[in-house]
Amino acid sequence: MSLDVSRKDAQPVTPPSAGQNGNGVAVLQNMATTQHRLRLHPNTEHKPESYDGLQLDFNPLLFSSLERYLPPPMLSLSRDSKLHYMRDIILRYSPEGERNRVQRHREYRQRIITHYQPLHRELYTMHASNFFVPSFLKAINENKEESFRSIMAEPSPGVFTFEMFQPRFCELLLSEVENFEKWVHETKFRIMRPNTMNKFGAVLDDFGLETMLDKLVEDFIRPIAKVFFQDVGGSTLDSHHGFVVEYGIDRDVELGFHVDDSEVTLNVCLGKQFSGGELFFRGVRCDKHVNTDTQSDEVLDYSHVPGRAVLHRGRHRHGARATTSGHRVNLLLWCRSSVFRELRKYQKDFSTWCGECQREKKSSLIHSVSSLHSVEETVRAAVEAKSYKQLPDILLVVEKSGHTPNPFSFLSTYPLKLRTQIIDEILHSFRSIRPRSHPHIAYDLLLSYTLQNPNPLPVSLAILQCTLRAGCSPAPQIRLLLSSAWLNCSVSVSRSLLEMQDIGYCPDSVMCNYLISSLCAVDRLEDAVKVLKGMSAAGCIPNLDSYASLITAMCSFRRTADAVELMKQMVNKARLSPRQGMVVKLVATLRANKEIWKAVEMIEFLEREGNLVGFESYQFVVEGCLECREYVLAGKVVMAMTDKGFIPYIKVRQKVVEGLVYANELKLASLVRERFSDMGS
Ligand SMILES: O=C(O)CCC(=O)C(=O)O
Ligand SMILES: [Fe+2]
Repeated sequence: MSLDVSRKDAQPVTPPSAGQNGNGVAVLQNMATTQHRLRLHPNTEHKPESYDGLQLDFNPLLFSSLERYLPPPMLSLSRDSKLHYMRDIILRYSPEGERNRVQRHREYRQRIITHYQPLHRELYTMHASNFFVPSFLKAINENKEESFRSIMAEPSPGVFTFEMFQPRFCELLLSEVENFEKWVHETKFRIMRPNTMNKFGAVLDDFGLETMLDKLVEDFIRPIAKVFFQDVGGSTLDSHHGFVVEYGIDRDVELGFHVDDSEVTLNVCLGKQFSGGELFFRGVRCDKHVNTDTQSDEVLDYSHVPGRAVLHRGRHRHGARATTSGHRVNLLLWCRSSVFRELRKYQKDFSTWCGECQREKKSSLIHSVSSLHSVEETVRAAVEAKSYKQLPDILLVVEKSGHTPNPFSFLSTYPLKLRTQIIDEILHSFRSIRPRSHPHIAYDLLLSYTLQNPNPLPVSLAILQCTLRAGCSPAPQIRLLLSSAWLNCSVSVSRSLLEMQDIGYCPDSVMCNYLISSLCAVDRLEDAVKVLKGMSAAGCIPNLDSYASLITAMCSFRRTADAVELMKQMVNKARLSPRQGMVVKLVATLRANKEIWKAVEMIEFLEREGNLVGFESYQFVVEGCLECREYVLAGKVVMAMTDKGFIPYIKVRQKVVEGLVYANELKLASLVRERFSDMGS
């Protein structure tokens, strides 16, 4: 299949494409006059002005981005002075043809905006609560990867779909576009279509929606792209091309296989009724590999749903099948990053995002590992060259070949301090790898290497923490290795945890909980309790999971007094409410130990402290009372239970009443019976 890689649009806003002049940052440097040198690196602390709403030749975001490179003395000047200075720089470095094109396009846009009367003015400024569905807004407000993932599907790596626009917004935008087209038809205005492959559709930026779409990119798309598309400039998106496409029998019918002129593309179906029109995706490719074959795991077909967005890399090859009936309109936002475009000119290896570069790299690694070197030598070479990000791929070979000695063993030839520093650098470099779990073999091997060597702490704890944060579960043997390393360590818990801080890591409760559960797994409950108690001193507050593993382990050993004590501490001191499962487990263990009075006390305590106790725990306790022939106690628990609206199972009800009669507790028996009949049983 051949691609139209030359697909370009009439993007009116030119990024500071230094074009022939080289890298953006380097160019900025050259542009500087002797008195006013632009900075080599942006001042990330500086909060740039907003250039929105001004009549500019270039995208306002471009000015905001460039402002961070201004020489420090200029930052305090007025917005106009800065604007003037930056505009000069940009104009000086955009080629003549480009300048004319920008000027002509500006005039074209101005003609439209002067004569076209918008129908729905509320669309022209961002009004998030009217535009977006609440789930999308909530995820954006939380601005965390987990929140984004909770509203998204990722049917193939790098293609995200999620509910985005309210039906009302889609209707309004459709009607605005229709109104614009009506005006175009009536006035016979010759408009530019969104790009070379469409005969229909309209550029939204050209009739006044640019400012609103700028906001959409800045406040809604960039935060998501920062998380999922960092590798293609997702965090530096600074311009866009926003348009609608229209498909149907009497419109454009289908769209050939192509890549977009964007770093990140947002594609949202606005309606209306249609069949067909599916998007097909076939893997992400750099320029060099754009026509290479598709691998089977890269095939994705997606059917549009009105209001639902698809977000993908512009370089993710795709097309749209024929819309076979009805009328389909989609909003497209091609988001671009001038920084990424400049940097790309100097790169040859795009293996962070190009599927084919990745395959080439992997196979050459596997080849070199299997033909020339041992895995250990290759790992060593990568570490010595500080090419840490290669390690996960190299180590895939270990997984395939199974039993090799730990390839990190060579680290033992370095002094401890250097070894720790190298491991720290490796862990840092893994943070930006996606998916985050990709280095799981490297994490496991590093862990088992450090845990089996002298001075395993605190570096093993740091590795463990990174492993867990990347969402990886360490190999089963790690629990054992960790427990024995921990038990061999002579310093106190809080000292060991604080030592992590000495090497730059703040211990977190997930890591401590893993340690607690590992110690429980080898029956070292006392040591696990020490960890629980020492956590706070290292600034790491025990949570429900910390207590849950210990209480569960204590129950398994029938150490009920300790378990009860811990539960009380958890509620009183840590102010945590136990999960129902924990309460049930403890109550069931007390019942099995025939300590039914303690079980009743536990329930009373929990309720007194404002914690909910569920039906199952009550039921267990009543059954336990009956087993111990504690009929009066059973009667009292039943009364408390029914107060909460819980009715015991029928057999238990009968037995409680019979037991009370048998014990000659006739008053309580009739109270209980009455209560049951009041409750309609
Ligand atoms: O029609 C579609 O949904 C795809 C449109 C598209 O890929 C584009 O315009 O770049
Ligand atoms: Fe496209």
